[in-house]
Amino acid sequence: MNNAYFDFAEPKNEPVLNYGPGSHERKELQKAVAELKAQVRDIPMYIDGEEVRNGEKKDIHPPHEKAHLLGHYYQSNEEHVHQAIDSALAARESWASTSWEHRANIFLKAADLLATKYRFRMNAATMLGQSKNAYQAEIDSACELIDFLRFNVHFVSQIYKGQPLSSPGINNRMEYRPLEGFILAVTPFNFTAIGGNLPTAPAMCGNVVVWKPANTQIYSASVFMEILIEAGLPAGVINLIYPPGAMVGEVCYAHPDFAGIHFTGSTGVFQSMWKSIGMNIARYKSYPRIVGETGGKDFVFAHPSAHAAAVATGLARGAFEYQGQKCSAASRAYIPSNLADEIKEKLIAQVKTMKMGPVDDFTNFINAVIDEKAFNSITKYIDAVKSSNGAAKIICGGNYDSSKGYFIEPTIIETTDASYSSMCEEIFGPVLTIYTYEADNWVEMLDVVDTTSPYALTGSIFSQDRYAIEFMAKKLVNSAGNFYINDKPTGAVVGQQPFGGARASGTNDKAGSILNLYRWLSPRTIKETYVPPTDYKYPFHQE
Ligand SMILES: NC(=O)c1ccc[n+]([C@@H]2O[C@H](COP(=O)([O-])OP(=O)(O)OC[C@H]3O[C@@H](n4cnc5c(N)ncnc54)[C@H](O)[C@@H]3O)[C@@H](O)[C@H]2O)c1
Ligand SMILES: N[C@@H](CCC=O)C(=O)O
Repeated sequence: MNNAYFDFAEPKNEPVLNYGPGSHERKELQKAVAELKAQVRDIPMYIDGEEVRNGEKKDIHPPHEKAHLLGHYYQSNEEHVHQAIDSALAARESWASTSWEHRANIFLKAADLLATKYRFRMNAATMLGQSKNAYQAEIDSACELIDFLRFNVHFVSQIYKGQPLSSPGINNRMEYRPLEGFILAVTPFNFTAIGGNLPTAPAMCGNVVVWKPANTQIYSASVFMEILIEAGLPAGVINLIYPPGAMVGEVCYAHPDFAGIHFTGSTGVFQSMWKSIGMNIARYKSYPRIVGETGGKDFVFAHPSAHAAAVATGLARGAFEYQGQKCSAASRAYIPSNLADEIKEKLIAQVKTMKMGPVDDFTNFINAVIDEKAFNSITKYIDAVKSSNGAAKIICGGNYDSSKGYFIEPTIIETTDASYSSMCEEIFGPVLTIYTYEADNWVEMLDVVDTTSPYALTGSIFSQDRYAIEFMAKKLVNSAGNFYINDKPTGAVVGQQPFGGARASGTNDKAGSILNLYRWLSPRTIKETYVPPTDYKYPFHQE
């Protein structure tokens, strides 16, 4: 029973630790990496609060050190998916009727556990499992995940406060019910924070969830699940399973209680999900909520007035941090002829100093790409340039080696064709393509930027001319859901730059904002009349 309204104030973003040489945090993180490397973790599924260990065992190796065994997980079969759904539905009534302050405090406790006791273990798991350097792990699996949990609690309490007007004699109120059924959360490999946000955002609204992470993120996902359990998440509210992607979909979309999908991943997978859900639409009790953030082909457009050094650094960081495996990564750049030589020279000088190697050596800026499939797909683009007849050439990097881990040098392609394949298609790796345009034609080039790819996720413009900035911002209004002025197109912060794109990049429901939380609620409007009329006639009918 609620005898008070409990509000959760707007939090501050979690401060980013810097892991500088000799720092306390660096020592603690190195210790956590060594501890995890010394273990072979036996990772269970979590169904109905039980650790489930059966089914086919699959090994987990760090992408940068294939010979090392980190642990194994158990691949889920159809039976496990059914059990996860049943367990979620069994937990639904108790969870949906748990008071908001008690639900909220579980997620706030998880955020505090992450910020303190488990910060280094969580970051170490992300470094080892997904090949992130210490800084990239810190901004993802510590800060962004902590922010998602704390800000989302605040956003939900803001939503609950939203109540309709009431005229004299009546009381109107709005209840924000969870959806009637279960939510499927399908999460990508590249951000531990996204893995954690997609199941917890619906769960804190009172929903029950089946969570299927990418196989290459199971190692860190399981650490987050341990934290949720320690924080007191009741059995069955989030069920973590590891089935093949297509199979989890087939079982879930055929279920009458399927109430929604919270997805982040590639555009092709999301479109196939949407089609399957559409084909099954008559089966469901309610129209499922479909929320998906997907691929990108993110641009950097430098205006002739740009500051060359700022463009070069925006490209170096924007394209190559975490090996370019961010949906937001800069992957096509348009630079003006008046600045082209200076930008390229500065950019190449920076990229050539980027050290590449395993995550245990903190001086490495570049680590490995996630797996063999990604390695093969990315290197195909590099090979295509090497054998192209002049439309494109490699001006930096271009070497790769998968003998010990999946290493690809940060690679810059220069092309004279603005529609060359690597200017249009998502590569999702450390590959940037640059096109130099005639500086006087900058206005016409904006149409090329807008129409070159089907995506509209992130994009940056660089300029020191305020009139040009306003013109470009208007002209590119539909080209990116996250638009940056004089900055790289990556690194959105929860509560500050709500994240998501439109067109083929997703439903733009903005992770890390109140907009996303609305998707997991089904409002009920209640009108109560104090003195109901007792005669059907209107006043003007009275004699
Ligand atoms: N817009 C964003 O916010 C955002 C954020 C991160 C990643 N991404 C995108 O994600 C992609 C990279 O991540 P990824 O390689 O993990 O993506 P992916 O699409 O290969 O996989 C994402 C998830 O979907 C599952 N899956 C695969 N096939 C499936 C199917 N047929 N049915 C159901 N589930 C299926 C995977 O196992 C995984 O859990 C890139 O395209 C990137 O742009 C987008
Ligand atoms: N939100 C992240 C990208 C997430 C996708 O991979 C960023 O802004 O760089």
